[in-house]
Amino acid sequence: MSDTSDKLEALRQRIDQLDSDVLRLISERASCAQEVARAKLADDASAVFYRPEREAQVLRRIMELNDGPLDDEEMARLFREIMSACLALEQPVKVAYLGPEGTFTQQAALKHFGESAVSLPMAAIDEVFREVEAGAVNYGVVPVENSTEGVVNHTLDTFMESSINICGEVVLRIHHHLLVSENTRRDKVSRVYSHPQSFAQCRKWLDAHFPHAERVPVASNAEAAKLVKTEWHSAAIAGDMAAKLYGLERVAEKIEDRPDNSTRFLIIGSQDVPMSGDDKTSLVVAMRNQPGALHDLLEPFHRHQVDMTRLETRPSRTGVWNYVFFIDFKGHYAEPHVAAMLEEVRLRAADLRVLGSYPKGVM
Ligand SMILES: O=C(O)C(=O)C[C@]1(C(=O)O)C=C[C@@H](O)C=C1
Repeated sequence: MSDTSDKLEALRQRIDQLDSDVLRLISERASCAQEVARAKLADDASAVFYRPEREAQVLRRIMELNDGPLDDEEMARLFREIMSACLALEQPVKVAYLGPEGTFTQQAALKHFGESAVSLPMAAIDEVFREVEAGAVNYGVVPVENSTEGVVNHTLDTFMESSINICGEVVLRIHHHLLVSENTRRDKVSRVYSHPQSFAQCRKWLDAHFPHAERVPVASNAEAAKLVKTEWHSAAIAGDMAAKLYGLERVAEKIEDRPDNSTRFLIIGSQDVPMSGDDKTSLVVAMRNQPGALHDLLEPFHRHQVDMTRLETRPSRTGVWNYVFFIDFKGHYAEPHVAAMLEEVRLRAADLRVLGSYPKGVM
């Protein structure tokens, strides 16, 4: 045998040994999770098994401990799947997302809950809320803002009519590809299908490369991918999941105009999430229609040194010219300085609802 094959043989033996160790340790961890489940049940027959704050702490700790050669995100992704499988042993988690299959929202659901979660596509954002409210699923995943295109108004508006909480957030880097079926050649593309937001995110690239192609907006990127599967001379703008699901070819990859294009999704549920150590809170506040109302709302944030990360205004659905504010800030409602600030804002507001405190997105 050559030196190289001797070396390969030795390395593979070492890998086999390490795999046995990893296998034993993962099984030990899974048994521990089963014990955790028994302890939770002994304490409370209707115990909640999924613990977003604990999951965030586990993943943050792994990323801190990691010294490579795998990068932090990759390592967190592996542990995400281990935890997902452990949670499924305790109780399989059911998640509704804005479908159809192959959307970025499904990708976000998988990134957050891992592959062991059961995910169910819904046709509209309000349907995701309804399924969670009815208890048909444990959690829901809906898009809330894109770094290029801004807020998803429909999601914010639905919170006004719902008592659902926010239990988490997940941020996804959005990469769009130009996809065709195997029968279509790049120089023959005369029509492009996509979701209006995706067209907006790839406008400059399309103007430069396909200025004469007709742009046809459809309900989702996955819908666009499905259409071109059976249509010649047409292309879809969609992401990895849709490309894989419909077996499409990539004419061009990562065609989004901004390389940092990302979308934030919310995890909704009925759970109240304890502090994780790095949390955010979302609020909806209605102010009285009078001069200085916005100043009155913002002043306690400044005085208590609470860092606001987002402020959105939406027309209230209850009266003409009345507005409500959606506010995100750093911190958990149970932290004393946050609680004090919230109490002051509550006294000044016509109405205030804490939509939830939840761990800042980890991966
Ligand atoms: O710590 C817990 O409460 C567990 O149930 C264990 C565990 C894990 O595998 O680490 C599993 C599921 C929870 O969502 C959080 C963590």
